[in-house]
This record gives sequence, C-alpha cells and structure tokens, in this order.
Amino acid sequence: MTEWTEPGVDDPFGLHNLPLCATRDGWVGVRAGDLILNLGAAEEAGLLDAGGAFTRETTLNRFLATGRPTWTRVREQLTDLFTGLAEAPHRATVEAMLHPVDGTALALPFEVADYVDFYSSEEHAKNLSRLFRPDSPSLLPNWKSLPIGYHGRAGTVVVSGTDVPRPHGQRKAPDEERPSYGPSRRLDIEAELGFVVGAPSTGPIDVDDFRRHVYGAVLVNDWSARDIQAWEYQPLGPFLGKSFATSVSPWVVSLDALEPARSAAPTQDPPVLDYLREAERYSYDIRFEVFWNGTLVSRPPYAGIYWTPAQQLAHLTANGAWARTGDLYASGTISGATPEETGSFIERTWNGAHPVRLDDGSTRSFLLDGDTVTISAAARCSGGPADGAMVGFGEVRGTVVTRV
Ligand SMILES: O=C(O)/C=C/C(=O)CC(=O)CC(=O)O
Ligand SMILES: [Ca+2]
Ligand SMILES: [Mg+2]
Repeated sequence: MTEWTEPGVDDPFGLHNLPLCATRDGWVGVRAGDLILNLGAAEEAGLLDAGGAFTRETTLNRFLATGRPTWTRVREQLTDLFTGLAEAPHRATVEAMLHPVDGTALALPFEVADYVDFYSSEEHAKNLSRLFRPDSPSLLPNWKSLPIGYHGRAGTVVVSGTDVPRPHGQRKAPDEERPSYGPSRRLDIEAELGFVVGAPSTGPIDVDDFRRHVYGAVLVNDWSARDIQAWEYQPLGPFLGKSFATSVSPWVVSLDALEPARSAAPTQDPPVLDYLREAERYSYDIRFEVFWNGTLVSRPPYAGIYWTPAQQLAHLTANGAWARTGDLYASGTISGATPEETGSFIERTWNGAHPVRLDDGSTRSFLLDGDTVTISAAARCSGGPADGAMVGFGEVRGTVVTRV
C-alpha cells in the first residue's frame, strides 16, 4: 500500500501536469508527484471512465485513438479524483492502485506507427549547413517555404534507459580515398521535442486542427552518426546514419498541460502559403538541458523553433497522406543562438574544434562507448493560476555501448 500525498504546484509533476506512461509490468498509468496510478485498475474499479481505453491495455494507443473529447473528460476526471483525495472516502481504494515512480520500470508508452524527423530550428539548420556544406548558402532556398523533414524508422524508437549500441556503417573521412565499413567515429545526439498523434485522419490535417489530432509530446534523442550521414545523405537525405536508434522519454505530456506554457512563435518571413497559415500561431516555452556523463553542456530553448508542430503536421499530410494513432514527429534538433544552447554535439564542439570539458576533467568531441547522455526538459507556465509553475517532461537517457 502506497500512501497518497498531494503534490503541490511547485512540483513539475503536480496535478497541473498528469503525464501518461506504460509500465513493463503491462499496465498504463498517470503520474501525480512521485506516484503512478494504474489507470486500467482505476477504470475497472469505476473510478474513471475512458470507455475501456485503459482497461487491460499495455500501451496508450487505445486511449490516444479516442480523441480530444475523451482526453479532456479523462483529464477532468483525474483532476477530480486526485484533488482532496487525502480526505476522500475512496482514498484507500486509490492507494491500492498507486506505485512509486522509483521502482516502477517504464516501457515505450505507445506503439510508434510512423516516425518523422523535421528540421525546423533555424540556428540548427544554419549550423549544420556551415559544417556540412561550407561552400553553399547557409539556408537552402526551400527552408523558409516548407518544414523540411524525412521519414525515419519507427521500429528503432526505444524508451529512455535503453542502451544504444554504437552503429556501424560506411564512412569516408575527407582525407580517406575510399569508404570503409566499421563503427561510427562521430556519434552524436539530437535534442528534440516529439509530438504524438492520437486521433487519426483520412487525409490532410488542417493547420488549425493540430489540437484535434495531437495528444501531447515526449522528449526525443535522435542519435546521429555524423560520419555515416555525411557520406550517405546526398542527394536523398539521412538514412542509416540516423535509423539505428531514437530514444524517447517515458512520459507523454498532454497538450492540455502545455497550454499555460504557450509562447510567441517567430514571425515568418517570407509569408507562408495558405495551407501553412495558422489562425493563431504559437510555440511553447520549453527549456531543455543536455547532460554528458552528468555534466550540463547545453540548454536548448524550444520556443524559438521556426516551424510550429501545427505547421509540421499540416505539411506532413498536405500531399494526402493520412495520419495514424501513434505517429511520432519530432521538432528537429533544437538549437539557440549560442554554443551553450545547441542541441547536438557537432554544433556544441564545432565538429571537434572546441571539445567540451566534463566534470571529471576529461574532454569530448563525439560520444565514446560508455558515455551516457541525459536530456531533460520542463515547460514554464506564465499567466493564469499556474503562473511560474513548471510542467516536467522528465528525461530521456541513453548509454552508448560497444556493439558485439
Ligand atoms: O543539414 C544537414 O545536412 C543535416 C541535418 C541534420 O542532421 C539534422 C536532422 O536530422 C534534422 C534535425 O533533427 O533537425
Ligand atoms: Ca533529428
Ligand atoms: Mg533516429
């Protein structure tokens, strides 16, 4: 039996957040403070009603598919259930369904349908252009016309805590005459925000229907082998350099929880085509932190991303492609204006020209076997009753291991 204590609004996992998860024991849950409520058990006991979408489910897909009216209703039910629970008659019933976060093994929260990786941070796009294409214009002519992206590999999306074997592939350094096959020598990360499609579509999604289809967001580390990528990508784009592993955080934070963290999105110039023009254009004030073996090396800011998730989803389906429950699309690497705000190590160390010093005195340019990267983030609420409160995403963590 776990004793209930109500988390305050100063807790990033307070009742203003209520992120969802799936556990390795095969049930889905919602986090409140340091506790997780078994949603399937709660639904079976009649404490909430998601139309059966939690009962005996091992992933969130069935609930994600229900759509916004159910998402909103269940969020209200959960808020009611937890508020004042300490004095409520059903306290003991609920406590029997609570599990401490510490000691609960978490799983991939939803089965990933398709995975798309966008490229929507202007600073990141400019930096990678300078590094990969020093003789070309820093932004290609299409970059401000459409949110560029590519289809990634859904089957290699893994939950935080999963080891990442060093990828092998073809690489050819500029001073090498011929390519060779072997372990990547330039293994990197990409700090991103991933959006999770809940309600499917049968065709294009209007840019103003983003909230009808997207349930929420997770943290993403889109591991990238820069040497494999640099040799393979022309002219079709990333392939094996990025398809070996993509790590996500175990908590799915709802768009409802992020509402008070809305912030201004950058003005777009030139103006975008009609299908990308939003009636109300906004971003989210989400602050990331990137730790390399425990040393804080960067703080990427999400708010300034050029293409919003609403535009990305509209573009992703603009050709007529439909969206499915469990589709995951990532923001693209999030980089701010300074080296200390970059979302990849190739930018942070400028391709190894400026290695970073870790707290243990060692230095790094790219990842070594045994290195652990932890990316955490929280959204900052402004205005309203939650002014100043943080909405926690937790973290996405992975350790690079030698491939056997
Ligand atoms: O500009 C390039 O050639 C490469 C860019 C990236 O590797 C970034 C990418 O995968 C998309 C993103 O995460 O922003
Ligand atoms: Ca990426
Ligand atoms: Mg990837």
